[in-house]
Amino acid sequence: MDQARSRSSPPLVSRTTAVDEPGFAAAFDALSAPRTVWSAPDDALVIGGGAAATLTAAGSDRFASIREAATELFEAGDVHAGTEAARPRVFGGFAFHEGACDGDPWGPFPEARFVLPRTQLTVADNGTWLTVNAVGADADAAAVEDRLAREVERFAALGDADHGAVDGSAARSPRPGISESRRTTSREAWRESVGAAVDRIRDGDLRKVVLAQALEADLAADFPRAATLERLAEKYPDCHRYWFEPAAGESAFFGATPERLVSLRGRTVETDALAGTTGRGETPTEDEWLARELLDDEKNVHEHELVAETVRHQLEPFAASVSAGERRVRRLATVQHLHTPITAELDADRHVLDLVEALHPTPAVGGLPPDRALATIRETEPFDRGWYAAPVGWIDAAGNGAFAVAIRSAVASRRRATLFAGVGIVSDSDPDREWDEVQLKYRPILDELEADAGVDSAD
Ligand SMILES: C=C(O[C@H]1C=CC=C(C(=O)O)[C@@H]1O)C(=O)O
Repeated sequence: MDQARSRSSPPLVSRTTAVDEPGFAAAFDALSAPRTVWSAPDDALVIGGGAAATLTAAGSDRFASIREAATELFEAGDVHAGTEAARPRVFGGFAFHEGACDGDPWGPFPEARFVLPRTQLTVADNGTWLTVNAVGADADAAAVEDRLAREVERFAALGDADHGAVDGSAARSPRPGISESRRTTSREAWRESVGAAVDRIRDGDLRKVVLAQALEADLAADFPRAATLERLAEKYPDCHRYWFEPAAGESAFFGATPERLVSLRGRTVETDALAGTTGRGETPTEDEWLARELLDDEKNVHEHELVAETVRHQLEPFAASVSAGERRVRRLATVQHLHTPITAELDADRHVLDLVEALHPTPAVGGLPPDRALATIRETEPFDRGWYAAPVGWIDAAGNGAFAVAIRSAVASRRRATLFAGVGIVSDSDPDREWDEVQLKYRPILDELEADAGVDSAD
């Protein structure tokens, strides 16, 4: 088992200053690899470039190892941040399970990897901030301040957001188009796997399992990284959007997920149960009809309640109180989901990774009982999940953080993308309907790859 390690060692120096907001694409392109993008509906947009420190880990203790490495990294900091969101945070993610990164396209991805960006742009409610971080031998306050001054000049030369692409006003790279695509799972194999899972559920051996597929697409043109992220931001403003580049090579893991795993600020925990799916209607009336049908559908409500119940139950050992809101429908651009917001107050100070480890994988992406569901996933799926459906997010010096479940995601390199999508299987799941639901869940990413997905109205 690997131990987490920081490639450089503390102390950490961090300097931040307010800047004008540059266009998203210009800022993204101006930053060097490995790049990080993190954006949550209730949080700042962060675009990071380079790595002042990299924490990696593998194996079953990867959560604890990253927690220790982050604590060590943040132990001694000389930090001047203009705003909370620009304080040093490490951004990254975990593999779904041990060994999940063994095969393609996960080669460059460790089982856990977090980066403290060397240069970071933070677009917060109270302004836009440029931060320069340094750790170890580079961590000299005067040198960091000099570098910040140079970065401020470099970013000022990029132009501001009003003349950039962040508001969709600049010319953008078109969608690349797909020249060829391959499924990991044939319809026949899918029917068999779902049928076998349903049999096991009816026999009482399992209660629920989430089975996924992957779709590999060869791109007809270079993958337009910044333009894809901008379009996802416009179409999925209420989702967590993320982009992680491993240190070497040109691949990135990215997506726009509606599912928060957990956020912790102080002792306040927020999480979501999200499971149970239907499509979007052609008209507002049809949308409403589908939403009502979803709320009343026994199979979907059961699938959802297993998640809500488990999340509440998993939080209880940590919490002084746990409360769940009303079950409702969450409407996204391509699908509608059953959603229950859940909040808790902790009984003691905790690190966000304690909660991440306790909650992952929720039955929205794993199943019940967890061990049997995980074994079924490993035996059934003919591909490696890697970081798909696993926790991605950030951690700060206080042990606060926010993590999302990395669904509606893909790994993309210059000319290839591998997409992932899964569905919850319960006792009355129908393989063909579940197949259709997988195709629907590919849409957020597929729409950005297919050349004929519609004219980019922003151009
Ligand atoms: C596993 C995925 O979705 C989960 C989240 C929301 C709804 C789900 C469902 O209805 O099956 C899944 O549990 C995915 O999008 O790959």
